[in-house]
Amino acid sequence: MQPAVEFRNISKAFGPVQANADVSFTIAKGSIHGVIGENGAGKSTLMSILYGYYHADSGQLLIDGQARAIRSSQEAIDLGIGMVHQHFMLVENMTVLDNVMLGAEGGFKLAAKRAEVEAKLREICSRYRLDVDPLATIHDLSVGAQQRVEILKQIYRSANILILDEPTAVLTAQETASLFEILRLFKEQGKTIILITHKLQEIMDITDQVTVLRAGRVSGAVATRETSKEQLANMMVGRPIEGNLPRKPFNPGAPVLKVSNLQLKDANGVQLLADIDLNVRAGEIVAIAGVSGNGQSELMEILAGMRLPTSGQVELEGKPLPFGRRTNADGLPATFRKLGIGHVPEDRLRDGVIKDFSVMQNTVFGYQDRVKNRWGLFDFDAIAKRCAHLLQAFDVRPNNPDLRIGLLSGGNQQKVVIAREVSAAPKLMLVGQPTRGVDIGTIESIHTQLLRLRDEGVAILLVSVELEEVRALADRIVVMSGGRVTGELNIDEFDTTRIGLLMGGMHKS
Ligand SMILES: Nc1ncnc2c1ncn2[C@@H]1O[C@H](COP(=O)(O)OP(=O)(O)OP(=O)(O)O)[C@@H](O)[C@H]1O
Repeated sequence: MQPAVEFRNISKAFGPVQANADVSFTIAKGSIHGVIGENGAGKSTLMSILYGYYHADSGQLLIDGQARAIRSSQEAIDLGIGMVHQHFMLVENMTVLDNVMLGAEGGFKLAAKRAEVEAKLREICSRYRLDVDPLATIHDLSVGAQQRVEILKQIYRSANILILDEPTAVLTAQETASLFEILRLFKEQGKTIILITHKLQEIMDITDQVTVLRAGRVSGAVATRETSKEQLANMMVGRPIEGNLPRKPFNPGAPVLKVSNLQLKDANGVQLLADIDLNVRAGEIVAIAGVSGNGQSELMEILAGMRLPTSGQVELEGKPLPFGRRTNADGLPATFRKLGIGHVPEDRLRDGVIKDFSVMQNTVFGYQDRVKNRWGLFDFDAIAKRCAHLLQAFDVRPNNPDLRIGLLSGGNQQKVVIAREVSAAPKLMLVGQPTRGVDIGTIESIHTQLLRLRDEGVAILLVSVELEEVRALADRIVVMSGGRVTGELNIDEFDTTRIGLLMGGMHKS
């Protein structure tokens, strides 16, 4: 085996947190190597060391057999290392071509040079079957296409080692399949891929070798063909993961949410939501299934008070929601929370947390009024006590209330958001993609929390693009396509083919 990357005894600490501890493993040239581990296990830190963002405190890094000190991303790029981040690094109002040139050339060049780069991009696109138009503007592209632009950028810069950090978290099933096609072609050309993912099926489908990290250390290394999802899960969390969670019989109560004839148009008059009718009863989980971008996000934003509908009625326990009436200085999201609507937003970084605030402050965000004493001042003792309880109960790691939340790993930020919203005892809980970027052990605990809420009589509206998640949680499934409800079925009628057809826009008969 010819090694592309060797980590030798790499350690890295952030204050008291040992993010990587004595990590040693080798990645073979021309292979697809999976790196898995729980949230906070140290995957991103290790990749950031490889990509020159962070320096290891100790240990050695070898690229193509040679010891290298990678001091910056530029040095990593010069060594042929490319990285596709979870959050794309693209300038939205520029074209694909300009984005590629901006990064690679340090500025724009003459028209002749542009034509040359464009031709080269077209050549790369056809070689790797990347469906991208170099002259398209980034903000007109789907998420999947934007990711292909990131990959194109890396290939253009002659990356031989490509790091992908949870690339499929934002992709549809079809987009994932086409990404994997590209990665296989990449491998066939002798290039090396490092894939970080929480989806064990993907590891089984596409990798050759897997390294498991646990609490910063290597806890397992196996050839993919010699392992199973169950064994990998066990290596990750140190215990077997149950397949199906137990659920109590379905016993719905009174209607809590009633949406009638809801319409939403954007500033240009484009219809984003049309004729939405929807009910959720107490003690019921209604899941909205659909390919992302079919109106689910807009619907949740309206129900959470973050966006005004164009027309239609929404009632909470028989009373119309006060759209457009700001009743206090907190703005609508806090107002709606006061009415008993909990919200776990789809994009936790944008809408769920304030990155520069502490973990403790973030456990209060949206519920400020509940933590004031009788003189109207913040009761800091109560806040600290409540936060300590939540971090413990939801297993947030590290358990440090004073840390800026932006420094927690993605999955641990999500646990804080869920802890805050679940503990607020809502009547209606809106949950968008609750387990995106979350490890399997944590998925199990988030699902358990949501089922417990349901059993306590909370009405839950879930949006998820993961059909497995829908199947695990829903009592009733509503399918959306093109801003409309295309069908509805009870969980005992669950049928992947039928849901797939409805997701593709086949209307109910
Ligand atoms: N800049 C930083 N300052 C302080 N702590 C950090 C910093 N970056 C990471 N950490 C901590 O280091 C640990 C490892 O984090 P890392 O992001 O590498 O985990 P991960 O395995 O990628 O997790 P996830 O799957 O949730 O993305 C975590 O406890 C995290 O909070």
